[in-house]
Amino acid sequence: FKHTFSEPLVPYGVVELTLLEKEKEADVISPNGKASPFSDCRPNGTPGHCSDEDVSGILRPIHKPRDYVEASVCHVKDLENGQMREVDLGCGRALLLKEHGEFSAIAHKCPHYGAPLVKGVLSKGHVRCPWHGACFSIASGDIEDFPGLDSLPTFQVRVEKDKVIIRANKQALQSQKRTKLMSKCSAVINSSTSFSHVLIIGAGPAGLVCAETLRQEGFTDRIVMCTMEKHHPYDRPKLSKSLESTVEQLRLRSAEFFQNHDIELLTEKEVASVDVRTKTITFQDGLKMEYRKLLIATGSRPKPLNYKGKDVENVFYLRTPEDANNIARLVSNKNAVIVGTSFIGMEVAAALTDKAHSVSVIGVEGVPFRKALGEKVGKAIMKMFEANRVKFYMLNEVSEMRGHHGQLKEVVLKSGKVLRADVCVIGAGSSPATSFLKQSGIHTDSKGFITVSKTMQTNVDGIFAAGDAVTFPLPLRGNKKVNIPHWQMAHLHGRVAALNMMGRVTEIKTVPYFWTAMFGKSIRYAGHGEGFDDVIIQGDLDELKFVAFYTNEEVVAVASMNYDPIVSRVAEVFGSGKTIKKRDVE
Ligand SMILES: Cc1cc2nc3c(=O)[nH]c(=O)nc-3n(C[C@H](O)[C@H](O)[C@H](O)COP(=O)(O)OP(=O)(O)OC[C@H]3O[C@@H](n4cnc5c(N)ncnc54)[C@H](O)[C@@H]3O)c2cc1C
Ligand code: FES
Repeated sequence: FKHTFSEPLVPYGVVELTLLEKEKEADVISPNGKASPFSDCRPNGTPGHCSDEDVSGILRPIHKPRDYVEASVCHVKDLENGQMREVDLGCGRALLLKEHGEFSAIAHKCPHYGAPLVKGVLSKGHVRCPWHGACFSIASGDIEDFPGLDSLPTFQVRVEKDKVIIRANKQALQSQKRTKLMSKCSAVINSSTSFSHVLIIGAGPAGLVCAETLRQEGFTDRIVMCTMEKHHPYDRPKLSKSLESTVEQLRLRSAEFFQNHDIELLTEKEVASVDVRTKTITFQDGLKMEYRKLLIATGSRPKPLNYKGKDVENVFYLRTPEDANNIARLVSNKNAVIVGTSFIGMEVAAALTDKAHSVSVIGVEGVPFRKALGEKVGKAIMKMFEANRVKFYMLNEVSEMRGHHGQLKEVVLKSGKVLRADVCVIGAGSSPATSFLKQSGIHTDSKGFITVSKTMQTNVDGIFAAGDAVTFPLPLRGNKKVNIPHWQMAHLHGRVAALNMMGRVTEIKTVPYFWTAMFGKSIRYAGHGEGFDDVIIQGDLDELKFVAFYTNEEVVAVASMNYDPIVSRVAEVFGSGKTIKKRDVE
C-alpha cells in the first residue's frame, strides 16, 4: 500500500476494514508467522549487519572487489587487550579493537553526533561513546544502548605474518553508519482503513524507536504513528542549544525513510481519548482509529507559570522548532529574561548571550541545578554564566509580565525588582502529557505519569507506554519507580516496548545517561542521583574540569565536565552490576 505522509488517513469516520476480522482479533503480534525477511537473524531476532540497501524485498547490492579497500594497519603487538586505535585505510578511517586476543574493526565515529569512539570505553564486547553513552556491539556494530538511531558498519580483520589487515567496504567507511535491515508492511490494507496493528501516540524518540524496532525485528503488519505537531520526528535537545536550527536540520529521519519502511505518520493529529474496551482512540477532530497494540509516548508539556499579564506577547515556553526560531529571531540585540534554572532554561540563556543585548535569569533556588548537581557544581556553573555576562536574580519569582502595545517590555519580580525585557523564555519544569487518559482506565500516578512494568506494559493488556510520560522500575536503584525524562531513556523505552509487543519478553536494563551543553562545554551525567546526600568532587571546579560523584552509602550517579570518558567509564561499572563504594572514590 502507498500513503502520502502529510495526508491524514481519511476518512476515519467511514470505517472500511479490509483486514479480516479474525486477524484483527488475534492478540499476539509476531512477524506474522511468515518467513523472516532476514536470513541471518540472531537469537534475539536482531538482524545481522548489512547496509540499508539490503532491506527486504530489495535486491542486495552486489559488491565488486573495487568497492573494497584493504590495508595493513599495524603489527599484532601494537595493541594490548582492551585497547582501541583509530587506523587509516587510505580512503577512510576505522576503529581497530582488541579483546581476548581477538581483533575487530568498526566505524570510528558515533552515529549520534559523531564522537570519536576511540575516546570512549571498550568493555565486555561493546564500545560506549564518550559523549552521551550510546553503546555498540563490537561483533555486529549494532546499537545496544542509546541515544541515536543507527548502528555501525563492521569491517573484516585478519592477521597475516603478524600484520593486522582490515578489509572494508569503501562506502561504509565513508558513511560511518549503518541503518539496520527493516521489513516492510505486507498486510492488505488501503489508506482508508482505520485500524492499525500497532498504533503509536507520539513521534518523539520513544515512538520512533518503537516503530523502527518493530520493522528491524521483522514485524510486517501495519504501524501508524501520530503526533499533534506538524513535523516529522526531530532532535528536540538541539532546540535549546541551537535555536536557529531549521526543521530540516533537526529532522531525525527523512520522509522517504518513513515511506520506504511503511511507517505511517499522521501529523497534526491530537489524540483526545482512549477507549480500552473497544481498543479505539479518538482524535480531537472526532475521527477514530482502532488498534491491536497501543504505545503511548506523549512525552511532557512545559509547566505553565502563574503570573499577571498572560496576554503579553513574546513570552515563550520552548517546545518546538517554531518556538526556538521565534526566540532567536526576536532576541537580536534585545533584552532577554529566562525564568527558571532548569537545564532547558540555562541552555537557552547560554545560547542567547551572543545574540541578545542582555540576558537575565530568574530562579527560585539560591543556585542553579542545586537539586540535580549539588551546591558546589551549581555555583561553578553559575560563575561560568556570570563570566559570560548573564545576570542572576535568584531566590526570586515572577509576578507580572508588562507589555507595551501588547509586546513584552518588563518582567516584574515578586521582590519588586523590574527587569527590562523584550523576550522571555520560561523553563520552569514540565509535567506528563497524559491528561487525555483521564477516565480511560490506564493507570497514572498522582502526578499524571503512566505507571509501567519493566516491560513497559501498562495495567491494561496490549497497551504500552514509554518515554517522559512514564514512571518505570529502575533495576539500578532496586526497581524503584522513577521518571527519567532523558533523550537516551526514551529511545530505550521505545525499543523495549516494541520487543514486548512482539512477544519477546524483554526487561529494561540500562544506566540512565544525560547531557547538557552550555558555552561549548558539556556536562555528562550517568546513574540516578535522586536523594544523594554527599558529593565528592575531583578535579578543579574553578577550571570547569571536574568529576562529581553523588553518593549515599555508595555512588549513585556521576557528572563531569571536561573529564571524558569518566562518565561512560562509571556507566560501564554501574551497567555490570557492580557498586562503587564511597570510600573507593575517596
Ligand atoms: C528544549 C529541550 C531540550 C532538551 N535537551 C535534552 C538534553 O540535552 N539531553 C537529554 O537527555 N534530554 C533533553 N531533553 C529531553 C528530551 O527531549 C526528552 O526526554 C525526550 O524528547 C522524550 O521523548 P518522548 O518520546 O518521551 O517524548 P517527546 O519527545 O516529548 O515527544 C512526544 C510526542 O508526543 C506527541 N503528543 C503529545 N500529546 C499528544 C496527543 N494527545 N496526541 C498526539 N500526539 C501527542 C508530541 O507531539 C510528540 O510528537 C530536552 C527537552 C527539551 C524540550
Ligand atoms: S555522540 Fe555518541 S552518544 Fe552522542
